[in-house]
Amino acid sequence: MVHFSTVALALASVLPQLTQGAGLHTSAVAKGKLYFGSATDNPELTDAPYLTQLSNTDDFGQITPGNSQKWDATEPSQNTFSYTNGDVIADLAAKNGQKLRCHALVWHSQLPSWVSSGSWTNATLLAAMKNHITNVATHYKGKCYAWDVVNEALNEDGTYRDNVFYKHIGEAYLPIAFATAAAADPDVKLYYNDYNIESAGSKSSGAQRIVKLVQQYGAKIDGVGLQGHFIVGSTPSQSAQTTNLAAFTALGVDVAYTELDIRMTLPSTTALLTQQSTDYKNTVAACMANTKCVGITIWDYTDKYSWVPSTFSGQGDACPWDKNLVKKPAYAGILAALGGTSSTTTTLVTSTTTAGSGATSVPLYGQCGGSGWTGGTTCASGTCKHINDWYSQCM
Ligand SMILES: O[C@@H]1[C@@H](O)[C@H](O[C@@H]2CO[C@@H](O[C@@H]3CO[C@@H](O[C@@H]4CO[C@@H](O)[C@H](O)[C@H]4O)[C@H](O)[C@H]3O)[C@H](O)[C@H]2O)OC[C@H]1O
Repeated sequence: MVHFSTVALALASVLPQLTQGAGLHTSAVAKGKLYFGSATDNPELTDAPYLTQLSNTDDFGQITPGNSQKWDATEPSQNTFSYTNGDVIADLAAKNGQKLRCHALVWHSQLPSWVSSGSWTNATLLAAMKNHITNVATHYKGKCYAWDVVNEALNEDGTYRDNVFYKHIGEAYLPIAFATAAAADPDVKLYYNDYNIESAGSKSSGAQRIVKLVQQYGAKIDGVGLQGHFIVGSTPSQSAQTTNLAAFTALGVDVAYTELDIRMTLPSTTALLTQQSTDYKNTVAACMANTKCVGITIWDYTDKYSWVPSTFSGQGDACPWDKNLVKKPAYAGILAALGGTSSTTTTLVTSTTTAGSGATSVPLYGQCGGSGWTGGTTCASGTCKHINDWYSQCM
């Protein structure tokens, strides 16, 4: 039996310590970005551990509703508007003090059939589109940091996608959509958003043409959203992305990565997860290198709720957190590009008690925040009695 003496000394031990660094959003803001964020969706919000991490503003200073502001959700039948689910996410952002990226006013997909299969003339569809934009943007007026006004208007070769709006209105639907959104909410940032425009090529040039078209029309366009739905090992290089971002910002608009995820063919391997970390790092670094790249949003943060497996058969594991909400190497890759550190070797302050014939080192209670294991008593979700508690709760 060991008897401890009452003498306790705080000594620096030789035990290695993993020091808590700043999270993704905190690190991004420290380097001049507006936010690091995540998409989310209503069904996931009943998952308490998921919600806790989503609401952790050290990592996420911005959220995007993945589905609940789309046309089929907000105007399921003509001129009948429904904001219940969208409001839940807008309210969550407000409660957490997170920016809300609003998504998406005009898109060819997830349209109710009354729009996609309606019998339209130029005038009737124009009126319906303007009515939709005006109602939805007015409802969320003052709540959104940005709106994706038009999503995915382009084919891969940079020509216009032959969607219902283009068919009946022509390319004018784009500037008219932007002008209508600006009239409804003059302060919100207005974005054109698309995928496969993250490196130079026909589609990126097409998106630049859209920016100029809206500008020439005299309507407001503030930014271009590069979705960033990538594949591990096939992600454009950092320099290709940097050059491409510069081509957009030279037009006088902001840019943002709006839906970043990097999928792989399952099952995942250590090599794939390592490559994924590098790929995330390169994209985040490209944004960091451009002062008009305002922020980065991942298309949900955990593999548990990623849209990828249901859309791309046999693929998945695209997010920086795994299905158990444990950080993957991708997290460290992102953080490194943001200029943060996830861990460092340092010394751990311990209380040393003398015990009979010898002494033993016992870590003090610790708390999240600050620069690491700080010797308090509160962790993110409970008391840290051991460095392992602290590491799992605070890192
Ligand atoms: O619950 C999900 C939502 O999460 C989902 O949100 C949309 C996901 O991304 C955006 O649209 C997709 C972008 O990727 C396209 O596929 C690309 C094809 O080319 C490839 O090279 C590239 O890697 C792929 O990403 C999809 O065809 C688009 O649908 C859109 O902005 C989000 O709203 O929507 C469906 C819900 O079930």
